[in-house]
Amino acid sequence: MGTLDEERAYVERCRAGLRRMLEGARDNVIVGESVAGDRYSAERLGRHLKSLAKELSEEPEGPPFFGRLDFGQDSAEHRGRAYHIGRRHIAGEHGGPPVVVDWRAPVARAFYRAGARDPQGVAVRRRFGWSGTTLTSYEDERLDQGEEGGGQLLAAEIERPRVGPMRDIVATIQPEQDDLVRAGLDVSVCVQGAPGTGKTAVGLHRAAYLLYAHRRRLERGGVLVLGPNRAFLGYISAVLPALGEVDVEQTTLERLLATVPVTAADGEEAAAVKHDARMAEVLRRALYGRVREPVEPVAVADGSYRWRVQVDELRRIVEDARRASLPYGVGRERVHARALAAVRRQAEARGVNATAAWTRKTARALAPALDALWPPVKPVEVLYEVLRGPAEDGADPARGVLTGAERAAITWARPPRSVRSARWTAADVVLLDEIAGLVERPRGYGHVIVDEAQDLSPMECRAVARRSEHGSLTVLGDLAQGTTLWAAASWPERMALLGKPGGEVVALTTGFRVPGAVVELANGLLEALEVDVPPTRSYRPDGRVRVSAVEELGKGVVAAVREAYGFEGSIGVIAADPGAGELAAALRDEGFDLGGRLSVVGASLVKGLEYDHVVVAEPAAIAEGERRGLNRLYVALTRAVSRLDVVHARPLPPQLARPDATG
Ligand SMILES: Nc1ncnc2c1ncn2[C@@H]1O[C@H](COP(=O)(O)OP(=O)(O)OP(=O)(O)O)[C@@H](O)[C@H]1O
Repeated sequence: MGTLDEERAYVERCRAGLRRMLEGARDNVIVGESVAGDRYSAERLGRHLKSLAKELSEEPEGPPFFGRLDFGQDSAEHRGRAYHIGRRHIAGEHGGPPVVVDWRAPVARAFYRAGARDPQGVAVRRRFGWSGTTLTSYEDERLDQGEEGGGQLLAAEIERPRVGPMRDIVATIQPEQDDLVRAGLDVSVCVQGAPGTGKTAVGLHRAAYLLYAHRRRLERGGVLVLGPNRAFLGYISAVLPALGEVDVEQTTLERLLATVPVTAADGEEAAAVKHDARMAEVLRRALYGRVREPVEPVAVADGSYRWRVQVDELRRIVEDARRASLPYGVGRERVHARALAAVRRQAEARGVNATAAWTRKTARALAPALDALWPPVKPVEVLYEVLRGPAEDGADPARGVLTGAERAAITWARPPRSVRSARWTAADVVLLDEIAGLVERPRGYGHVIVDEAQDLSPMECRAVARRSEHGSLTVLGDLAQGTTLWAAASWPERMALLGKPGGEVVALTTGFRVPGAVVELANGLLEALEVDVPPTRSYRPDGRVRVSAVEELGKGVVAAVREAYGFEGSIGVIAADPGAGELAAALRDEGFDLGGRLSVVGASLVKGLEYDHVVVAEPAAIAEGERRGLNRLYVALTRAVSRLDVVHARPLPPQLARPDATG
């Protein structure tokens, strides 16, 4: 058990260890490039070493460890040993034991899971307090003596004022969160969590954990993190690099699927139909509707010979390829291959030497006739035909799948003249991905993490499912925060659409962001949202809510912001999208600097974000702004870490108005 001075000396040993590792990695990059046997492995080795060097040099000068475990005499495996636990492994001197153990290593698990009732061999758990890069304090829990308690350091971490982007939570992951973080790679799980229960944090730490525990298996497939928008990605993007993981793809579904620019918008009705799962059947029919039934033989001239594939055989070939449920493109290749094989059999029977050159020439000669039967396609061509409406002869892939009104809703009022002049909407991009996925399987990932998943449409779920078909999924969301027209009403249904029917649904119920007083206000609204979610308990008894009726909204907001500056941390003014600009101007006129501590954001962009002090401006306007405006308002209210000001010039939405909450 070290004293504070001894622990500080240990910090120096860690820093020296890190420096050694960095130098070693740099040397190895140079050596690695010259020692690998062939170019391919040289490249791979070089890439690996470079990313190690990059990772190490990006290592912030931050605390090298945050905790320590001292095992007692009754631990079978670690008897009498002590381990410092940090964000990354730090090698020991001269090949000795590591000076810091990675938080993801099996031995570190006890740091998160041991308790007085089940000490797991741990005698003492120590948590360290840091001020910048200086070690300032520690707190011990003597688990062997039945001592256990969150302590000051844990509370301080959870209540600290927020500035800048999201930070990792490795030092304070809670047991129910740890369960999810360390679930096996083959486990697909859905996390239903109220605002601020740490869903996003859990998802990101799970990504880091999986990359550590299953690096080999994930090396090829990789890990994909999908977030709702760019602002959110900007907010979370530093977490994984801080944990030493620089190779995770973090993007939005929109960007992942983008194959054409979005230059048009759908009305609500059209969007609702296009995002409905039945569109998958419409598109499948449209695509396979291109395949023709053979009605005549295919013949090729070959010198003095003329080879034929007879109609019956062609029918069989096409039918088999259809039935094999292969991607359309592979089916097409199979038709070509089997027709060619049939010709080759005839030719060889006549003594023709089927050389490579002969094969190429014959395949070319067969292609036009076979392409007429099973045509090559581009997804845009298929969608173009669907959106143009039923064909002249009345054929329509939507018949029997969509109602007449639904069919009409997605049909272009004025069809573009050609595929090239078509203008596509956001929903069309998802449909194009569906078609592309029917033609050819897209790249799959070893693990996909989807945040704010309650907002995904059925068709979007299918796009995610295609990318995690052979991998696993972590689905994060909150049914109460669904704001899209097609937001999820139940998780099992969404898990099925995501390709993981039967995936476990786990609830997180302790809130680490939103203080009790704010939870109480938001819960009033929750009842009106009529969603089936378990109640939450806030970890934070602190916090303040104030509801102010004002004459003039702008002035009220300026006053609230002025007061908020008296406290530490970030300030977010949240208003209905159309009103945000005006409020920003009003604040600027008063000399406030937007972009530093203060942000003014439209309600549609705050999902997943948080501010110490939140000013919700005119809740009625947010609630009226869209079909699921009350859900949007619920999201806005639950962004507050410490203080919430609700400022209104108009009456509050009745679901929010409480007799004791007007002031
Ligand atoms: N174990 C923890 N220790 C410290 N802080 C935590 C812990 N779990 C979560 N937090 C903090 O609580 C806040 C909310 O976490 P996060 O954004 O992951 O929640 P969420 O469930 O995704 O919320 P929302 O549904 O509102 O998007 C963050 O500041 C996060 O760092």
